[in-house]
Amino acid sequence: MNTNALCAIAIGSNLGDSRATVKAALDTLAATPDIALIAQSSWYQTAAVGPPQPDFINGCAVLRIQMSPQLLLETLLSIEAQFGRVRRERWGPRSLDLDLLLYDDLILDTPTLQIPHPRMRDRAFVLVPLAEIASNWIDPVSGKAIAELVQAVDCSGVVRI
Ligand SMILES: Nc1ncnc2c1ncn2[C@@H]1O[C@H](COP(=O)(O)OP(=O)(O)OP(=O)(O)O)[C@@H](O)[C@H]1O
Ligand SMILES: Nc1nc2c(c(=O)[nH]1)N=C(CO)CN2
Repeated sequence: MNTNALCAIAIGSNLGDSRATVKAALDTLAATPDIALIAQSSWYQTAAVGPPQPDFINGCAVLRIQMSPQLLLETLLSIEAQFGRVRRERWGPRSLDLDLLLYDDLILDTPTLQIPHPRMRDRAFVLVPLAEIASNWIDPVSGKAIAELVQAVDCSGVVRI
């Protein structure tokens, strides 16, 4: 197991005080043992993808971590729970969503964890902030850099705040 990995995560919220929540969640992550914050994107207001619901606040971060992908996922889920995440409908509103996007150049496909995140290539709300901080990172599934992937999506609903 690589115990010194670079990973990228996505942060989102559209319930409650979303701006405060995403910032506090990132502070919490950065203060976690075995996690170092390497880069963070700007925050964006983004039109919701999926069922009609309020706009999201989204951003991305690059972390250097000394933990397995599974342990990182557990850490992300526990921070979501800390910030009041209650799982209801799929793709519905949420106080905090933390997704693991990339972990070095690892490809992983298990029932509970898929890396790269399988829907990240379609999501302007992920690719726009990610391109700010990781434009040269190659998605190991498509073989394309984030800078190239972001050019293929409609970014009109993604506004920097
Ligand atoms: N790369 C990943 N990052 C985060 N969760 C993942 C990942 N791959 C698989 N999962 C699984 O997805 C489960 C459900 O995630 P979640 O409820 O956040 O989905 P969602 O946000 O509604 O939809 P989406 O996955 O499209 O963002 C998690 O409990 C986790 O086991
Ligand atoms: N704009 C936007 N839309 C979404 C988001 C999100 O973070 N931002 N997350 C979803 C489920 O993960 C579904 N739809």
